Amino acid sequence: MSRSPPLPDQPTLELDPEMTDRERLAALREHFADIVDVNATLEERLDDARERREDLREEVDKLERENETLKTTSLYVATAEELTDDGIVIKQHGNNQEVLTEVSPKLREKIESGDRVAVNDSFTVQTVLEAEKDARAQAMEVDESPDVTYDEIGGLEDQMQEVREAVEQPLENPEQFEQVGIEPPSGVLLHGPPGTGKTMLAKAVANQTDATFIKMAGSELVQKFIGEGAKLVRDLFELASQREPAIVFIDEIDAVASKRTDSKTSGDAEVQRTMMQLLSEMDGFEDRGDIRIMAATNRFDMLDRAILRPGRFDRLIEVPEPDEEARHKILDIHTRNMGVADDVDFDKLAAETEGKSGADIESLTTEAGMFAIRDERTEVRQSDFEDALEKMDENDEETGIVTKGSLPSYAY
Ligand SMILES: Nc1ncnc2c1ncn2[C@@H]1O[C@H](COP(=O)(O)OP(=O)(O)OP(=O)(O)O)[C@@H](O)[C@H]1O
Repeated sequence: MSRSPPLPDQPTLELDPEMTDRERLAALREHFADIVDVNATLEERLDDARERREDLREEVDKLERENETLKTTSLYVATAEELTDDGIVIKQHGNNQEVLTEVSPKLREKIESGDRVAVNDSFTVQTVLEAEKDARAQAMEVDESPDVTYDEIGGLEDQMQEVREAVEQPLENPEQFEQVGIEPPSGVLLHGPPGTGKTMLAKAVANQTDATFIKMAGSELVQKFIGEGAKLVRDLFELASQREPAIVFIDEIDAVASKRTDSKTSGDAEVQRTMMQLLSEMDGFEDRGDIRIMAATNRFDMLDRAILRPGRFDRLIEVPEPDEEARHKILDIHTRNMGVADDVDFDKLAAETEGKSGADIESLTTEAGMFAIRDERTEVRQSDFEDALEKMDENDEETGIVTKGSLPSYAY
């Protein structure tokens, strides 16, 4: 907005007692003329201000109308691909059509290529979608420094050892592999029943190596971000290369990499595209530097063997349900910060929790704590654990969820 010139000073009248009448009259006339001048200038300014107010009012009306239209019409989502002197090239989601379109100069300043934008019927860019609304942000969990450490994982000593060799060593001592002349494993696949600590293992290795942990859930790629799976996989690896060292963790990888079915529905084609993208990212992975790839599944039997070829997920680590000794350790870990009464018999509890996963045992300890709170106690007793166990088993029966360990091993 242009700044208006300063207002003229108020004219002053200085009369000297020595002045003759004629001189006074002349001075008064001059003063009067000054006042008339100032008045004229002020009136002119007032007219300008009125005019400006009118313009602004019109602008406000226009913006309000635009705002209303924006609120009432549907907008389409597109990605800004390229900013050119002639406008912005956008690619519509859904049909992938590319359009050169216009955008107001104000909005243009805020757009970077790759941003998601909302366009109207005539493709004019209306708004830039905030990062939070971006599928990328929603689909990936990015944790700069996950707080899980190896000593919080009960049992799984062999698995931890394998993960450390396959993921931690290549990140911490890459020269060791060079000297021996071998390539570290490309990808590590953790497979086993739900809630047994697969995600924990991946987080712990990220913590140990000070790597960024970037997680994406396969099921979400195909259920929540329909049509965007392949792009999100590309984004996942791009983000990892910006955040090196990084651990990419693809949970429920079976959702995007299960054996081909005969059905030709578009959903399957989409899943296939997502998987092909994942394979091509992994194949071109060698030059990617400090990024390690991990994945997890509890449907190992369903996996398309293509993802297990050398250079892809070529290190398989089974994460089984905990045995009695491991359950004991998991109980110890999850009661570390609890007030536990002397009568609590962890050996007995470890035996009684046969078939329960680490996640089940964590819920059990929380539930036992709830029983103590209900009883207005700060110490958890053996009876609280027994009650919690009983409640868990009743719930399992009601919901029909069979305790994981009793499922056939191939399906986990
Ligand atoms: N071995 C374990 N030691 C200690 N806690 C465990 C263990 N396994 C599971 N837990 C507890 O269960 C929670 C869930 O575990 P996690 O997410 O690592 O399982 P997961 O194998 O990745 O499961 P899913 O296959 O369902 O994704 C953890 O946050 C932890 O509290």
